[in-house]
Amino acid sequence: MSTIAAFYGGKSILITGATGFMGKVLMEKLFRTSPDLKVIYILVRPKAGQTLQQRVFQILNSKLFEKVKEVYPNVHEKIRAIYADLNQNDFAISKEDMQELLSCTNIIFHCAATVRFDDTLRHAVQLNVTATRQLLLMASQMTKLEAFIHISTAYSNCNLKHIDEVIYPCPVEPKKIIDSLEWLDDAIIDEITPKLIRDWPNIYTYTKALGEMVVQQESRNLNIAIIRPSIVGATWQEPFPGWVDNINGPNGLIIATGKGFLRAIKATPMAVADLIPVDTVINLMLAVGWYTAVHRPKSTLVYHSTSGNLNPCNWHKMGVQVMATFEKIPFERPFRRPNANFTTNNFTSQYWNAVSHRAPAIIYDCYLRLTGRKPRMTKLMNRLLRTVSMLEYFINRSWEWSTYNTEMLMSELSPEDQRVFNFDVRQLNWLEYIENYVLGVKKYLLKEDMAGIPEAKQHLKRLRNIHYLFNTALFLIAWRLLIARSQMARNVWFFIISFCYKFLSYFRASSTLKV
Ligand SMILES: CCCCCCCCCCCCCCCCCCCC(=O)SCCNC(=O)CCNC(=O)[C@H](O)C(C)(C)COP(=O)(O)OP(=O)(O)OC[C@H]1O[C@@H](n2cnc3c(N)ncnc32)[C@H](O)[C@@H]1OP(=O)(O)O
Ligand SMILES: NC(=O)C1=CN([C@@H]2O[C@H](COP(=O)(O)OP(=O)(O)OC[C@H]3O[C@@H](n4cnc5c(N)ncnc54)[C@H](OP(=O)(O)O)[C@@H]3O)[C@@H](O)[C@H]2O)C=CC1
Repeated sequence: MSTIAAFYGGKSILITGATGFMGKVLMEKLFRTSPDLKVIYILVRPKAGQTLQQRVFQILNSKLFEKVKEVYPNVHEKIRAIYADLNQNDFAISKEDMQELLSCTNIIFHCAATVRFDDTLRHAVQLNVTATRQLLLMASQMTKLEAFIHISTAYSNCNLKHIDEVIYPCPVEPKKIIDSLEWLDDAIIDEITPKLIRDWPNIYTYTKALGEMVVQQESRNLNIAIIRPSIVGATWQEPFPGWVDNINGPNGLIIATGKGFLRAIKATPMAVADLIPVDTVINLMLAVGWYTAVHRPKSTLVYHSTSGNLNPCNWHKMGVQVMATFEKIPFERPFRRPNANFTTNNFTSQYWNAVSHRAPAIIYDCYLRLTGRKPRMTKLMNRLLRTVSMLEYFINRSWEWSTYNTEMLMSELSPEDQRVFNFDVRQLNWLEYIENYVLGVKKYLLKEDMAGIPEAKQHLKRLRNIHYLFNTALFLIAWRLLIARSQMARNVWFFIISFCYKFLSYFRASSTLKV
């Protein structure tokens, strides 16, 4: 019997961000391995016209929960969705709900955050810093709380090259920033943001660093741990390989590449691609929850959930395998044939953007206009290139994350727990993982049917022919223009023609002789 699975039996677990990518995988694993847990409280807000209950049902009716529901059809009875908005005072939780949370919660997993790189400082601080402080305050009043697990990111200190499992101080006190945002107006905040975030690449990573400092400062006598995952990708093994459900991180780029919109990128091929499967992160989170509650370490431990120093992969290897998968399992109706050009040079990158991205978009929009339709490709391309430019920081650098605490925890687990809650990334086969990842994007994000693969391959052949035809036409036009303008080009042209003529004459003469 798994000690960790048994630990969660009978427990009341509070999850923030349960409707997000990681939150869903966390709930699924908890129900599958510890079906006798008492209740999972989730803090949810209504969204896109859906009530809390509708949101919960949509999650439980997704493919991710199929395995759990086969065994426990009434799993919804163990989820208690609590109305909450983390942007509001006291999270706008009702008095009764708050009372229940304060008196019953045993474990907290704090996953909620804004993960947008371009959020406003005000909103990102509210969610990633102030809400964390508020949750810690709530936690300190919880009479049965055993552990508080805070999810940060491995990039919270990406202004450093070597990152240890410690909390680094930020140049400005979080409290000072929270206080000043209360009275500064938005225009001034926009002006001072670059000065505040200094060498952090975006507001997201900066506010996650502030969030960690708040955890350290407000920890009181709570049992707290921080988990720092790197780039969280599709599931590796559980509940099945390749599950993804949003367009964040690599997912959007895989779609854009497979659909032929993105054909070149500014990336350092040998830089470490520090991807980590979401199920690996969740297994670590559950193991940390158990360890923190049972062993009660004296200080707040930080755990890195990264792959780079244990089983490194680089962007070149990843790009090659992504392309190899597109050959085998193409996406339906791509705009152009998929291609992956990596360049580290600014000039070459600008060139590819003009020739390979913007020009085809403009040509396609002209075609749409001529056929009486609304042009849309240039707008889409601009948006895609903006997204790519925001991700470039992460694909042109390598970081070293130490993993002493994560490895220590691995050695503390029984063989059964190491199997059930496997977070040993050394066992990951990258080629297999990436293939399943791309397949997962096709099936679960794009909702494409595997039966459409022969048609998709036909479409790729047509695109290849169009590509050859287009290039030949372009070459002939360019050559014709050159001949009209340059004596030298004309001389070369006549030389080639006369050479071909002589060669043909010789060939004809020798074949006549043989007869
Ligand atoms: C050519 C060679 C390629 C080779 C391929 C090999 C693959 C290489 C992969 C490399 C990947 C590198 C990734 C590095 C990432 C580093 C991550 C650091 C770790 C973290 O902790 S971050 C957590 C992850 N966070 C993110 O990834 C957030 C990044 N995204 C953003 O900040 C914003 O989305 C962005 C980029 C600013 C774009 O904003 P915007 O243009 O405003 O677009 P929208 O966000 O509004 O969305 C457009 C469109 O999509 C819909 N959408 C948005 N989010 C989702 C979602 N989660 N699920 C489904 N759909 C979503 C949205 O509704 C919009 O649709 P419309 O219909 O309204 O247009
Ligand atoms: N994905 C990644 O690559 C990485 C993620 N992380 C960290 O992991 C954690 C989870 O990330 P991930 O699952 O990918 O993120 P998602 O964006 O998928 O999920 C964010 C969650 O936060 C909730 N949330 C946001 N704002 C509010 C609010 N005002 N009130 C209540 N809930 C709110 C969202 O709810 P709603 O559905 O209502 O919007 C959603 O459930 C985050 O802390 C992130 O920083 C760290 C490293 C990498």
